[in-house]
Amino acid sequence: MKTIEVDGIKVRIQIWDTAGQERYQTITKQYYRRAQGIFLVYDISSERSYQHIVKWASDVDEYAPDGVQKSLIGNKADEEHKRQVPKEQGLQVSGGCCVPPPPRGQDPSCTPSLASLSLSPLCTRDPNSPPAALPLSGTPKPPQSLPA
Ligand SMILES: Nc1nc2c(ncn2[C@@H]2O[C@H](COP(=O)(O)OP(=O)(O)OP(=O)(O)O)[C@@H](O)[C@H]2O)c(=O)[nH]1
Repeated sequence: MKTIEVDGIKVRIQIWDTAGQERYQTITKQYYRRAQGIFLVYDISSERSYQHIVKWASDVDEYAPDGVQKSLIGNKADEEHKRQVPKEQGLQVSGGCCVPPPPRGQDPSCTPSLASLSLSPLCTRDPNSPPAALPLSGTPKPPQSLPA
């Protein structure tokens, strides 16, 4: 649980890290029901973890509330030399949003806090307004410009 300020509004965020293992899936799905935002995280050094995103996204479509904000995150971006999933591939599905990796030498555990900042503004939006990010299902958009 953490309180942060977004555009002058204090927002209290509660983040649940659900288990990835198959045997916990019955429990995991129960967390989707009341979620206002969902991070789908894959490991950029594992093509397999990226392929699993399709399954996670379909679970979210099935169990999470309609219109829930979704954000795709390529984790371990500090390990660029081990990358198996091209950046463009992740950007295509996410609609072009890119959270930079932590600076070299910095604890990678700071990544989730950067991620939460990227999602929380979406959660404070009017739920009737169109989502800022591309839904993970549907036709991928061409990648937008990459940060330098
Ligand atoms: N280099 C680097 N390592 C990371 C990063 N994020 C997590 N790790 C490491 O990756 C390993 C797996 O992390 P977990 O948080 O257990 O992964 P998980 O997907 O939550 O695992 P399950 O919940 O069991 O599915 C750990 O050794 C972490 O320290 C990152 O951004 N960079």
